Amino acid sequence: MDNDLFTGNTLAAQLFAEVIIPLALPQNYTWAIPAHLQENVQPGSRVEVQLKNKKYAGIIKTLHRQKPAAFAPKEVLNILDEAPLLFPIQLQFWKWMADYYMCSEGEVMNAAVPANLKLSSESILIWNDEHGLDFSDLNGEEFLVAEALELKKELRLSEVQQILDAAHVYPIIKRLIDKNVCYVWEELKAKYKPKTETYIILHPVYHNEDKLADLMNNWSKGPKQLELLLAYLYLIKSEGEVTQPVLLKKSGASAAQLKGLIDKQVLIAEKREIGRIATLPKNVYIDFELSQAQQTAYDAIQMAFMQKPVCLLHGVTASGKTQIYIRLIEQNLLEGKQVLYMLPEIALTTQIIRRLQKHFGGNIAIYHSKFNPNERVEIWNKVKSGEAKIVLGARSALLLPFVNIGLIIVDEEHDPSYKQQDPAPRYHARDSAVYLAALFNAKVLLGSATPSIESYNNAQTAKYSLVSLNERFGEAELPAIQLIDLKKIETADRKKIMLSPQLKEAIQSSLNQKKQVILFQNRRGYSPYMICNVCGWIPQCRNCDVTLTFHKAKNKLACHYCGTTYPVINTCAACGSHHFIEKNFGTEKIEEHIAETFPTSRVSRMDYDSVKGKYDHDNLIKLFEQQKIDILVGTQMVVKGLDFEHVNLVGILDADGILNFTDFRVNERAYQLMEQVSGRAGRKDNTGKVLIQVSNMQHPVLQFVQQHNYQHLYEFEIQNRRHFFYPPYSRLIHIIFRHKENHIAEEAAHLLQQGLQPAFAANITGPAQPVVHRVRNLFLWEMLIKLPKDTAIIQQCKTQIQQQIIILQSNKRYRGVDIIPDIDPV
Ligand SMILES: Nc1ncnc2c1ncn2[C@@H]1O[C@H](COP(=O)(O)OP(=O)(O)OP(=O)(O)O)[C@@H](O)[C@H]1O
Ligand SMILES: [Zn+2]
Repeated sequence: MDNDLFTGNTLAAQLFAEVIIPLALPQNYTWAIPAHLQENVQPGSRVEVQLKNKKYAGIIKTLHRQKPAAFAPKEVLNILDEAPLLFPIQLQFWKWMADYYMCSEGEVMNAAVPANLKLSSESILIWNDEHGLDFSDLNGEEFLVAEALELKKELRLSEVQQILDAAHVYPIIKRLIDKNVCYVWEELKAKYKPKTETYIILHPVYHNEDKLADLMNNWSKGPKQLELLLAYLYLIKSEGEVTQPVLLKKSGASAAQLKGLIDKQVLIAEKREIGRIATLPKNVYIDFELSQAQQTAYDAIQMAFMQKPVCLLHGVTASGKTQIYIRLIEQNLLEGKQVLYMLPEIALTTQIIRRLQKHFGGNIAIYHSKFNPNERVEIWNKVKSGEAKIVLGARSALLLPFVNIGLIIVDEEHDPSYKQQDPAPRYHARDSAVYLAALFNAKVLLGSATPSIESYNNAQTAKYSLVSLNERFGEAELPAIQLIDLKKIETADRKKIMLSPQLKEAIQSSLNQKKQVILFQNRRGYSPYMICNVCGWIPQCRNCDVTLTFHKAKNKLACHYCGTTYPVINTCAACGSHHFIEKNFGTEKIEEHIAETFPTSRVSRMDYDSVKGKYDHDNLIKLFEQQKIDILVGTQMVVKGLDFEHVNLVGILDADGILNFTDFRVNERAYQLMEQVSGRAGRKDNTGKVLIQVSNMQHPVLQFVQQHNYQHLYEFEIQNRRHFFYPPYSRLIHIIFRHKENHIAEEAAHLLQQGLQPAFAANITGPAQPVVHRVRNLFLWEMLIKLPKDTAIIQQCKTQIQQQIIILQSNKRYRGVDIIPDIDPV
């Protein structure tokens, strides 16, 4: 027999793939590619593989011909993509991110790839109502699944497997998703409800003018319906599209009359999602000139980019940094390059979107977590094909499959929201942007009025270039800042002062001038806690070691850590007294008090509780822009880069609350918050004013804010950092241990600490319990490692941590402990 030759052939042709699966696995695994699938296979393509009885769509990282020595790899079941889903650069980026932030490439994949492109046995397919019942483009097997989906509305992948009883289920599912029959359910997005609107369209038959004339000449229905049809034809001609409410309003017809025309198949009603990325023309339209100072800064940035890839633009609030970005984007477009414009929180950036769309129209794609799975795949593909030239997004946009980035803009680079907290990868998008740009040989522009100490230090030590823009655009100057000493104000009870006479007067004066006011308080809710006036008992969360916040509108006590709510307590659990006092105040209470104090003014609130829906935030911003709100009370949300023309007064109600944190970044953060919120005042003229209510008048940060002097803040702060060996002088690794039993978490923490001895004994603080040491019924322990900025030492420490975690998890007692390393915590 020719057995030898045969075996020889297969051996020579054997091909293996290292595959990334969206799980937190300690390593990637290898599968064999069977001969019949080898033709079209490439790194970056998805393959269907089986691991421990479950199936996944994984991504091929590498292809090779070295047969693993220790085991015989299983075969890949199917290849899902003819063209790769992403490029080698992205795979390189994933690898770096996994190594640097101590997680698996699978976890990076999970963060990067839209749900629709990730399939596993657990995936749930959701019937897409928009598809409708026309199945003519489906083949037999696709039809079977589509039919079942339409009937049951959702199917688990394992159920699809049963329906088809075939070995190639994943390719079929992929095609069904491509054809918009279904999408993949995502737990976090479960609440997402697209806002839909009913559009009216003419039945295609009547696109033929003769047919339409025929219909009207031989009208057999009521005259009202003819009027309705004529109104429709007029509207569609003048407006381009017609929604049902607009049609009914403009024609004066009834819903029943419209239904009559729909039943008779003259018109068709079609539900469409609104707020989808509008298809704007792809042009570039610049209708402004840079000021002298802006032009100088722009030229300096260009020069800087010739020397170094990263440049920090330190421009005071309202200096017009955005206009400079727009010119840089324009230049990159002309060179045919893609631009990534990052913002700390996309929900907060409708203004920027509008400003950019005005100049770049349909060249812009927007990407963030509030889009539904279909939209996210759409953008993924447009970025990959290069059709999307400018991507505006929050941190996850960094993980899109760019082809040729020329520039990454990190706006408000100091913002801590750039760091992902949970789940892994716990990456800092600003720092990761610098790495990604290097892979593309691209430039990075970091912009801020209040740079992070780290970035400013990088500029001072010539790692980055620095360009400063010290004046506001146009006539405006930075607002005058006045401190109000709360200690000098008498109060009847022990309560904290919410509104000083000075601030009250200033608000009244702004209202009289028809100007607007922003009041900032860093706490949401009504009052942060209620305290028994007799014994001092404070109600606490059952699941967390946290005091509860009173929310008056909902009449509930709420835990801000786990979200649990409780009925309001009227009796003290410790002494039985009924006498509670509210300590402190949150935005809700301020809003109420302000509305009472200024009864004729229009007061609104912007915080996490008031802008839960997808469009709430946009609406609030528009109302404020249009001066339909006089006074806006808000948390951090009002701080971020918003541009309002008519605000001339900003009040910071409780500066002590900002200055009294126990964190090594407290001075930096306090300066950033106060300077940024102050920056919302007087952006278009010289009337801006800021009042800061505070007891601790001597705090040095207040003087820096008052002088708008970032330089002094930096010099003051950098000394502290050097003295206490904090970043930028060191690198931090923070490790959290989490378990339902306190002593198990504690033991695990101590064991890991001992494991890192003796090499790192001097670098470790802790283990200790954090201030809030129980959240959602899990006990927390933590440990902080401060390392010198030496790549080899840092790498050695990470490797040891990794080894210790593996050792701990091989011990049954500690297997259940979550051990979470966080690199460069913020
Ligand atoms: N060259 C220009 N021509 C016309 N308008 C400009 C120009 N530069 C800035 N502006 C206007 O000045 C205002 C402030 O600019 P912008 O919002 O870009 O400031 P910024 O530096 O980003 O401020 P912040 O750091 O507070 O976000 C905006 O309304 C902007 O449209
Ligand atoms: Zn809780």
